[in-house]
Amino acid sequence: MTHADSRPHPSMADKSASIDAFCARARIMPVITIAREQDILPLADALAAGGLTVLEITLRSAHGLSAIRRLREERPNLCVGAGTVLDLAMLDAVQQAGAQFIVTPGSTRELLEAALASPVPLLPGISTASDLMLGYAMGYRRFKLFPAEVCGGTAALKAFAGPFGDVRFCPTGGVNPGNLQRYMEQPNVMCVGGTWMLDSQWINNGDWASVQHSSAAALALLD
Ligand SMILES: O=C(O)C(=O)C[C@H](O)[C@H](O)COP(=O)(O)O
Repeated sequence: MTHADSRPHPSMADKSASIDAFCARARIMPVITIAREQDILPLADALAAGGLTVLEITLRSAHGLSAIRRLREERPNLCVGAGTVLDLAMLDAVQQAGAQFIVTPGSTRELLEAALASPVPLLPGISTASDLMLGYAMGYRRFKLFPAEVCGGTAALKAFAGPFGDVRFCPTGGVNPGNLQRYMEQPNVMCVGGTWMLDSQWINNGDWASVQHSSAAALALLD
């Protein structure tokens, strides 16, 4: 699966619909950086047992690509996306690995254009109206707001709702159980991303029960 893929490419409307579907399923998207290969399956299983079944696996560690590949092969019921995709080589690599969606922390014309020609939906990161307008002009209507708390949080989301009424966001960066509900109450928020359920001590200790509990507790705040 590369951007030279010969299958018909979905339209931007189809890609937005597919992003809407995985965000609605997720509500909370764990942003996962795998430090040890042995953690991949038990960590994904703990998140899933806590109700989080849409995972963003970052390329911040050497295990990112193999984690995407492995989860696609061995956990077909999960929805597995790639994060921290910074350039075209990474975009290509995560598609080859089977990523079902792609998230970038920011927006470059090169990445936005390449993803237009790809069957895999891209959720580009933005932090300003100008970033957003770069993608908007190419047809993008779904964005990651990053780093959400730093670039204005819910006040920024309310402000963006005026000029960009048809845009929806996945705020990520500084989201936690204390502000989660406030974010999810915004009409232009589809889901949030975060790392608070991935405490490194729990993971290093193999304390999967705490990962599961933290995931389930966060989802319970939204019911
Ligand atoms: O590396 C990327 O591409 C990212 O997406 C960064 C993550 O979104 C943040 O690291 C989430 O950060 P916190 O939830 O504040 O811990």
